[in-house]
Amino acid sequence: MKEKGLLIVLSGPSGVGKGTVRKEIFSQPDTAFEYSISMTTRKPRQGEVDGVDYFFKSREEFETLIEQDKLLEYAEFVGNYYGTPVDYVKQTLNEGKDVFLEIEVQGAKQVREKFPDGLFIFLVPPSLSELKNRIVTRGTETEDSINHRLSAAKEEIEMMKLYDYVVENDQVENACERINSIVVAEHCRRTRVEPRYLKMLEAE
Ligand SMILES: Nc1ncnc2c1ncn2[C@@H]1O[C@H](COP(=O)(O)OP(=O)(O)OP(=O)(O)O)[C@@H](O)[C@H]1O
Ligand SMILES: Nc1nc2c(ncn2[C@@H]2O[C@H](COP(=O)(O)O)[C@@H](O)[C@H]2O)c(=O)[nH]1
Repeated sequence: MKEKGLLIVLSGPSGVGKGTVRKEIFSQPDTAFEYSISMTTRKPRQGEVDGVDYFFKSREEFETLIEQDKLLEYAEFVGNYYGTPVDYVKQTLNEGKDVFLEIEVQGAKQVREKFPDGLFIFLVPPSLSELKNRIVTRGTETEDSINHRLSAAKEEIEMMKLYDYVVENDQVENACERINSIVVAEHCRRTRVEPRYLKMLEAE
């Protein structure tokens, strides 16, 4: 029977750089993870494409997905719903492929309950002032949304102790390298001792 893939969850406060790091990881030709595209009721930002960045849904459509149990997890964040499609994740893991989720902390907590063996990575900023600087410089949020996201950030950062690894996003390339190394190490750690390895010893 095929080994199941690893569920990799990247979380952290808004503006820390989760999306930037994730896009950099997925732009590398040797990346072997599958990205799970989330559902959201947030309006698309300039340049965002339905089915690429998110599946954009109305609140009514999203609530139907909740009722039909189609989401592995979901959360309301700064006035919008965000959620992970369960069928895609389960099917892809069953095919033996690693699945990468980039989600906020409430959702990550729900995933931990359902997939305790997942790999949970928390991205931290070098400082709170740098976090604010990143959200403001991104230029996508209203003042109200910036304030909401920053006040949520302090509680979110408190939750880093629930994660398997904490990675600082000082520079995007460093953060990506750290995440890739963690995944490789976790794969090695989780590898079963297969009978063929023991046979190799017998033969010598
Ligand atoms: N290491 C870094 N150094 C400097 N700027 C960065 C770094 N990583 C990301 N940024 C910038 O910070 C801003 C926020 O990044 P990004 O949108 O990826 O954050 P996020 O965690 O995905 O945010 P959200 O949770 O709100 O979606 C962007 O303008 C991005 O270019
Ligand atoms: N719980 C979930 N959180 C998600 C999901 N997809 C994205 N997110 C997180 O929401 C916030 C806000 O995102 P933004 O695109 O509006 O800036 C951010 O922390 C994302 O990581 C999801 O499926 N579930």
